[in-house]
Amino acid sequence: MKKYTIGAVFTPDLNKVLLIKKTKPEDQAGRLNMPGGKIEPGEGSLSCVVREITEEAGIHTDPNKWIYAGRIENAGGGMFYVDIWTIVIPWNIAGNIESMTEEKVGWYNVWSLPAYQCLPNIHWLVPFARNFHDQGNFGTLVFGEFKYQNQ
Ligand SMILES: Nc1nc2c([nH]c(=O)n2[C@@H]2O[C@H](COP(=O)(O)OP(=O)(O)OP(=O)(O)O)[C@@H](O)[C@H]2O)c(=O)[nH]1
Repeated sequence: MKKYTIGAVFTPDLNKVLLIKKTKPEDQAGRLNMPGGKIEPGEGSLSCVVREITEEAGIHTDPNKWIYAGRIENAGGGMFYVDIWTIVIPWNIAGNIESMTEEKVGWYNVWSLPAYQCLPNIHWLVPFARNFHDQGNFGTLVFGEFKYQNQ
């Protein structure tokens, strides 16, 4: 079973989300995804997302501020899952993002995500994750469990 995390990182106004231009795996190359990566043996899911954001965007996030939003998994079971985490970071930290690998990170307007450049499920993962922080408008927290059908 392969285990991954992705992190939906927002600015305090909830208007911008941190995305990364992937160079790998092949089916993601050239497209925008959230930062994240593989959970290492013995590592917790939260520790993984905190580490990946540091490794990919050069910023330290407070582990206590992350919210677990849900999981994407293969419907057949056993192949992989992706834990979805989300956080709002202060402006002074948001201003310090830096691409740490060949995969460039940047802030993207949540209201005009570039349609063809994003991985398809980014288009619903971003508003889904954003909703966790937008309690003024939507009130309730929702938790997700999403399954891919086997081909
Ligand atoms: N948005 C989205 N991201 C996904 C899906 N499946 C999946 O593996 N990912 C993410 O895609 C990324 C795969 O990138 P990667 O191949 O560079 O990850 P890795 O673990 O090998 O790299 P690492 O060296 O950073 O740990 C991971 O961040 C993983 O969380 C999905 O269905 N939707």
